[in-house]
Amino acid sequence: MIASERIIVPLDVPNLDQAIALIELLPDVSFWKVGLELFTSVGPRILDVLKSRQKRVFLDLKFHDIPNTVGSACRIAGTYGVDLLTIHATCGKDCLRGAMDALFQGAATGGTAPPKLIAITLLTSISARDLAFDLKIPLELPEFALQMALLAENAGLDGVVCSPQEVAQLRESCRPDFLLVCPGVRPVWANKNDQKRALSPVQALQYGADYLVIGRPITAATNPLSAWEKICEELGSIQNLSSTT
Ligand SMILES: O=c1ccn([C@@H]2O[C@H](COP(=O)(O)O)[C@@H](O)[C@H]2O)c(=O)[nH]1
Repeated sequence: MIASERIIVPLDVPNLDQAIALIELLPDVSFWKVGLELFTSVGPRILDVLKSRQKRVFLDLKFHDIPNTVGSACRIAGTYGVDLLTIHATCGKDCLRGAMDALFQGAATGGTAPPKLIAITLLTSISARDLAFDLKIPLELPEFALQMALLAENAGLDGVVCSPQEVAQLRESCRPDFLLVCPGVRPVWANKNDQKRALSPVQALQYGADYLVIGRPITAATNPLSAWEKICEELGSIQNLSSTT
């Protein structure tokens, strides 16, 4: 896989017109992420728009609820034919296992392949300080992220979403084909915005990420196309990239 195919760009826009404008502005982006804002606004229609253009789709709905509710939602999401779907690892093992089963049931009903289910370990907007003082989690941040990844792995999930600052540790500790998807990726020339555990795209891939989610450095740039090209060029300099995909 060429480096640019490892970049997932979020369609973090409020409506279908703006989503289509962005897709057309960046024709070489092959993998798009649909998150809470656009899906709440447009619903599954956006998934058809992307699939009709042969794009891969990451449906980032970050499910977090009791097992019955998450399972019911996954049964529907399984029919969509998307490539990736998210759930919070803190839903717990029963919920994670149930979500996998429900996705397979949904996919069978929809006559499609089930998405890969990946768990959020710890949002990349949370700092070590936030974890300790606000969330009162009595573990060091890297240890917490690792435990959430191991929980997801033991529950049979396909991978996790993690910050690039923890990706090397997870690559070492999890099974070789466990997918590691990193948001919180920032070129050195970009604003970090609300991302608190960021590293550069080159660092994230070198430390073992399979995919990078890069939004505002591209989509909020004065010229999104040249920001995309600049990042692809930076990634092109990396030699010998290995990947689970
Ligand atoms: O821990 C997480 C999980 C998901 N995200 C999502 O990724 C993108 C990042 O966008 P940027 O503009 O590059 O900050 C966004 O859609 C988040 O919902 C995340 O950032 N961290």
